[in-house]
Amino acid sequence: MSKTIIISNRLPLQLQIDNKTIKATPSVGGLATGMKSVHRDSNGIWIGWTGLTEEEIPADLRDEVVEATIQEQCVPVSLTEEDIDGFYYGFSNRTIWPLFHYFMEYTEFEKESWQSYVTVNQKYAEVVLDNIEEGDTVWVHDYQLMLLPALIKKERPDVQIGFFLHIPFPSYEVFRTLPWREEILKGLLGSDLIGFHTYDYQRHFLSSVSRILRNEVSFNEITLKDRIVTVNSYPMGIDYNKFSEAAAKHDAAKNQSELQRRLDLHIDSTPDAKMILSIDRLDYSKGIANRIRAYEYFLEKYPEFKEKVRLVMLAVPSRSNVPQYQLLKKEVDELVGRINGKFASVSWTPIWYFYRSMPFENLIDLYTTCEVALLTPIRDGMNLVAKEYVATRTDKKGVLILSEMAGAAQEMSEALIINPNNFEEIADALKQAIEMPEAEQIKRNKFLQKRLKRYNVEKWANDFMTSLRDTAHKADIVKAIRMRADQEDEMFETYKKADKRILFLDYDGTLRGFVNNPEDASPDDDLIELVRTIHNQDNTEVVIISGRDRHTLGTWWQDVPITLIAEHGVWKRPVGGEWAVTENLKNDWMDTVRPILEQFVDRTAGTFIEEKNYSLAWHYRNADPDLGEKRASELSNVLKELSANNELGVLDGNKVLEIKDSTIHKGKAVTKHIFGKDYSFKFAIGDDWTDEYMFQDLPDDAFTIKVGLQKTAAKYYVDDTDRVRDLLKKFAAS
Ligand SMILES: O=P(O)(O)OC[C@H]1O[C@H](O[C@H]2O[C@H](CO)[C@@H](O)[C@H](O)[C@H]2O)[C@H](O)[C@@H](O)[C@@H]1O
Ligand SMILES: O=c1ccn([C@@H]2O[C@H](COP(=O)(O)OP(=O)(O)O)[C@@H](O)[C@H]2O)c(=O)[nH]1
Repeated sequence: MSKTIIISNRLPLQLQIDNKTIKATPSVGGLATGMKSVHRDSNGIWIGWTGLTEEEIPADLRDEVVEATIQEQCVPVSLTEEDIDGFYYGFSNRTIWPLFHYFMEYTEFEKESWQSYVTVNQKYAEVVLDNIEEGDTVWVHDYQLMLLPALIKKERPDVQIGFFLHIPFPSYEVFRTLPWREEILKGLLGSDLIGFHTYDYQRHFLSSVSRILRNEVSFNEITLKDRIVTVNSYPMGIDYNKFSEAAAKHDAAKNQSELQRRLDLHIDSTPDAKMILSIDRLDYSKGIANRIRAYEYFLEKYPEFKEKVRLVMLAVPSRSNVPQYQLLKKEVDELVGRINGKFASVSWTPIWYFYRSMPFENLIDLYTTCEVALLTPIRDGMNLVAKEYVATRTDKKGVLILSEMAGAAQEMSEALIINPNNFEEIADALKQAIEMPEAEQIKRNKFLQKRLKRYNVEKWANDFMTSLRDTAHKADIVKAIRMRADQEDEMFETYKKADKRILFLDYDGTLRGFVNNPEDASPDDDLIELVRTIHNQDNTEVVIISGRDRHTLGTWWQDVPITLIAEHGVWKRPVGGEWAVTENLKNDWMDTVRPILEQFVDRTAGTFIEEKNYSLAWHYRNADPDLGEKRASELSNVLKELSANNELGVLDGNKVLEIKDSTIHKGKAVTKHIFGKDYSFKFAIGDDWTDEYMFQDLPDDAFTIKVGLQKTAAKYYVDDTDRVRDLLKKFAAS
């Protein structure tokens, strides 16, 4: 039976060895807590690190460690101390984490830690490959394993691979500073589906792919040589029922809670003080220090709340080998000390601070006891604590104050949304929260709970997995026309037997790859020889059919007496003959259109106009990709409006917009060319939209081939210009 393989840096359980005994505790952090229920309900395995390095496991306990993980449907990846230093504390948490959370000043670019990241990703790949069986689906998680999808795809192209990033994907301007940006993007593109929490992270990623790798990006699809990668956003949910049911039980036995006991100790002091909750891993991205400062500012701005409120702060130890986390710990300790010293009275301590992780029951205790939750991350992929807090408010009372920088803010607009750098706003939100009428609290939480309940973690995982399966169908649709070896053999058999044969060959993107300056794309000697050889075969006609102007084509092919068709069919040079116009065309419209194109050239760096006898083309291959696409669609609209009353048409080619007589296109040119002649073998090959006309207009028995993986009317496709060369060689040898 096929299974889902979940892979993340950490397993959901972390092992410790105490006195030769193995102990397991649940992992902290949103990824582990969220995916745990998905793993529990699926027939799958989870591959990851146990939390113990190879050096920490005595030889006689090795089997037991493996056994302890297997019992939980997990498979361990064995990592050394050096791996953890370079990969986890190094590249993952001193490079990617700060960079992706926009903390550029904390970001280190160290070659050694990058190398460790590569090595450890390879170690994960080995374990995954050992465990994959036919039909399995792979789901890779998070920033520690961004090279893994490509490593798996290389060995197992048959397997569907999904990747989900739990942290933000930064804007291109930030991402581009990474020396290994290409490797990271190529690693991720080994996936069939890439998921993000929000649309903004998704669009940042797509923009980096198109600018750095210059892959074709259309809406949310990236076209590779032989595959399509789909990118989408799936905001992660929580196991809603688990939290709401635990809260309901907890309410029933409230006096059991640790917090309540602690309150009881202070009972004669300020038992009615409103509790403001703050829970996070001790991480600089969570804005903990700022939160404390903002709380101080609140007490100064609204002194009437002294002794009426209390900040209950749980900071969970995290990544404590990284210097920035150690500094943050010191800063938070000092801030808490200073503020408690500054404001405390005999009967009141303004901040209760816990530096540890808490078991689930105690978390529920905190969630249910605190009237307000104050979560102010500077950047946060999602922030599940915000969702968990709302889910535990069984009576729908309580107010969530949430930073707009958390992914969760995009779905939780009924919370009080604040800018974490604006103390004024935070202080006012605290006042508003404390004074909020119950009816309003209930109204806001009702909406929030309804949404969280519906889009829970199960739905999130199902949506992702359904999309992943759909990507398989998508690939099938395109693969259906990929030219297989047997189809190729059949085509060459037909070719050999045919007594009258014609081949229509597009030039740019088909016979030659694209170059930045179109004038540099002249045919190489091999290509000229191949075309000449085919042309010299008996009963064989080769036609190069291009959008290019006749002078360029004529010069390049002056020594090969084949038929040339230029400007999509305006001009034709028959075998051994001279260029002639195929129809009577007008070009007086050019004086009106040229100034418009010139304006677009002025506004869009890297673009230029190509002038032909009967058409004008605006090239934008060298422009910034996003800007180029935007301007192209703008120009296309302007030109279409202008051409509506004329017989002009706008051709949307590969990074080029061409305006010309709409009655002229390659379809019409090939139809005219073969009219009345009885070819028993017809072949056409081309790469862009303008070639679709010939694929559509040639008779059904023609062999039509598209270069590159795109939607097409052609029967088959081949990957690239190298494959076109292979075909030409076979024609030449037939
Ligand atoms: O494994 P650690 O280094 O101890 O860190 C714990 C986890 O932190 C990060 O969580 C993120 O995922 C959450 C769920 O999607 C999201 O709500 C949060 O905003 C993220 O920061 C990290 O991405 C995980 O890989 C870590 O395991
Ligand atoms: O002592 C604790 C404190 C928090 N959490 C859990 O850690 C997760 C934190 O996830 P979040 O998305 O808020 O942030 P992350 O730590 O993943 O960046 C939540 O599910 C919490 O319930 C936990 O297991 N033990």
